[in-house]
Parts: sequence; structure tokens; C-alpha cells
Amino acid sequence: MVDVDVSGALPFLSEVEQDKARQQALKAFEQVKHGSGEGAEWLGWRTLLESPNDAILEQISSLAQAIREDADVFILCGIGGSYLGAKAVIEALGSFFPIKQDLEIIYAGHHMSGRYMDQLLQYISQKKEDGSPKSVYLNVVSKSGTTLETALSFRSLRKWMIDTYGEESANRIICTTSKEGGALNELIDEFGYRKFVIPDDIGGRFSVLTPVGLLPIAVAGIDIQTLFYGAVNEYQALEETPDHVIQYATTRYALHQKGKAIDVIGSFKPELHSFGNWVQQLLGESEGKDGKGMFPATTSYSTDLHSLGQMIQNGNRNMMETFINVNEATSGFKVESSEKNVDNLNYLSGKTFHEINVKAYLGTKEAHIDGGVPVVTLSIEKLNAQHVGSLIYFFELFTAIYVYCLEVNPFNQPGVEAYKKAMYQLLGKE
Ligand SMILES: O=P(O)(O)OC[C@H]1O[C@H](O)[C@H](O)[C@@H](O)[C@@H]1O
Repeated sequence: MVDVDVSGALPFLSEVEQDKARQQALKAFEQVKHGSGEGAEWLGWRTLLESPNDAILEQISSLAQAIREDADVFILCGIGGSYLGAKAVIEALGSFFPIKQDLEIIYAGHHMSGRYMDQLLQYISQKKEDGSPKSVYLNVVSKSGTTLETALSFRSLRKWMIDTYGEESANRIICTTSKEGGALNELIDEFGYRKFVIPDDIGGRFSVLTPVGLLPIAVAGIDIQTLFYGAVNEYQALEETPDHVIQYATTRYALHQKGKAIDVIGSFKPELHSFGNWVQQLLGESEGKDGKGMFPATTSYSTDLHSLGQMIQNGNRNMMETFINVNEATSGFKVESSEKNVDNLNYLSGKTFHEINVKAYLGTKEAHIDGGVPVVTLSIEKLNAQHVGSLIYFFELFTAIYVYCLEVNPFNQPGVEAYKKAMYQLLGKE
């Protein structure tokens, strides 16, 4: 289970403030549980875990295995909830550097850089060392099937696939979209592409445990059954004993009520950087409505202590901080001893980087609390598929509960349309 430590935030709140917020969080949890809150038609991310569909997990795993055996490159074409969850898990559990001979995952469709597309097409067109062409698979993910960034990139990539593989391209293109509607479904009908469905009752940012996230994650070689059942376990545990998630929601809500406007969400594990980006969308699109919500700012430590650390320590006191910790070391890499000790680092000889990093976390936490930043720490035991699955569901449930505390519908994102409207007008779309 995800562990929650709010002791670094409590000194900033009175008992009365905590009690009031706790009542609100308990009420919000009941709304989620009984589907009685606004937007309750979007609770499919819970039903998914209540009654797991092993057949779909199996189907995704075996397709992923076949792709892994044949592919050199797997392109995930999507934006927002259609790629952030997969990227988060792949980076959390994968390798920092490409492993030779291993399949390469490339992201596309998440911006409109022509230079990126140009270079991507050149890159996948390059021959392998033995002179043979690269084997490329393309997974386009779009719930609406109409998102401009994704659709534009898919148009170019699909053309490249057809030019390169001819009719066989149909076996190499996999579409993940809604059951019906959208341009993507028309292409699927016309060209017979393989299709995975995003359930109607699950919004993009809550969709990582559907084929949206699971196919790319499985293609990356991660055990999706373990990931999924890690989430199922967390779901079951929190239905029984929601104390941890309620504590975090209570604290964050009480701090927001006191004027905190930014939640700096950081980890001392750089492999969790993209996980922070996933949390950023999950919270940002859920809570940022009606003039309410905290800005979710993702940081990666200790890197950002050398850029944002000053701001967090002494800047405007309008922020709180959420640390995401992993208790167990992910490597035993050690500081070696040096005979001459010119760099004066021998006092650290024999220690692991993990041990030093833990001290950096503890020191940072202490300093930030002293500097007036309330701190909450969320911890998982190990960085593996099971615990990352737990963390995913923890954040999903937390988001729903916390946003209901604000009396906001967590599941829509009406504001995102504003820029699209203005952009399409400028582009002359009919
Ligand atoms: O999956 P799609 O329909 O392409 O949507 C991709 C993303 O774009 C939108 O503008 C939404 O704000 C996001 O919530 C969504 O995840």
C-alpha cells in the first residue's frame, strides 16, 4: 500500500482546520464510493479494478509479445492522457539508456514540431547495421480520434508505413480509440487496422490501466498483469481502509483553503520524472476549474534543487510540497575510496548513492519545512510493477476525493476547448 506521512504539513494547520477538512474528505470519499457526485458517469477507472478483465490483459500481453519479437521500433502516437501514463510507467520501470538489440519506444503526436517529425521519419528510414530496414509498429491512441497534434502526426506516420510496408502496414498499425465515432474509427473500418477500445466511462487522464497505457507498457517488456493487480490490491485495500488517502486529501484541501496555490510534486528518483508529468495532468485537468485548484508543479530532485530550490526555500510562501519516495534502493552503486582524496569525498566512501540520496531527501524536507513549506510524503516500498500499479490507483482515487472536496466535477475539462476554438478559427477550420 502507498504510505502517507503528513507530519511535515500538520504544524501549518490548526486542529479545527484539519477536522473541518477531514469531514469534507470523508464526504467526498462517500461520493466517489456511491457514485453520487457530479460526473459519476466517469467512474469506469474504478469498475475496471472491481471486476478485472483477465482476457483483455491476456490479449494485450500476447500481441505485445509478438510485437517485441518482430519490432525494432514501436511508436506511440498520442497526447495528454493518451501517452503520459504509458510514458510514466515505462520510464519508472525501464532502463535509463537504450539496451542494444532491445526494442525502442518512441513518442509522437504530442506536439506540432515539424522538425521532430522530419527527423523521426529520417530516423525510422535508416537501415540497421546489417543493412536491413527497421521493423516499425505504430500505435495511435486518441479517445476522440480528432486531437490535432495526434491526428497530424498519424497522417504522416501512416503514409510512411504504407509507403514502406505496402499492404502489410495494416498489420503494423494498432489503433486505440472510442468504441464509435471519430475519424480514427473511419480509418479502422476502411483499412482493417487492429483496434483496442477505450471505455466510454473512463476519461483520458484516468485511462493508463486500459489498453491506452497497457499495450505500450507491455510492448516495453513490463509485466502488465502485475501492474494491473498492484492497482487492484490498492483499490481493495483503500475500499476497506481509506485512511491514508483521506489523510492526504484532508491535508491538501486544508492547505488549499489556507491559500496554498502550488503543489510542488517531486521525487528523488529521476526515473519518476514522467510519473510526475502524469500526476500533473491528472490533478491539473481535474482540479483547475471555477477559479479553484493548486497548480501541480513537477520537480525532479536533487537536480531541481539547483534551479528551483531557492524559490521553494525562500520565495512566495504560496506552496506546499508532495514528495514521492521509494524506500528500497534501486541500485547498490557505491562511492569508491580514492587514495589521495583530492576531492575530499572519502568521508562518503563505501556508502551507496541511495544512502546519500536519502540524506538529501531528509535534509531537503527539513529545510523546506523550516522555510515555511508544508510537506507530505507518499512512499512505496519498491520500484516495481506491483507498487507502481498501487501508486497509480492511489493518485486516481486521491484526485477524485480531493477535487470533490473543492465541490468541482473532477472528470471534465471544459477549459481545454478555449485554445482549440481560437486556434481552429485562426487555421480557418470550417
Ligand atoms: O485521446 P484524445 O481524445 O486524443 O485526447 C488527448 C488529450 O487531449 C485533450 O485536449 C484533453 O484535454 C486531454 O484530457 C486528453 O487526454
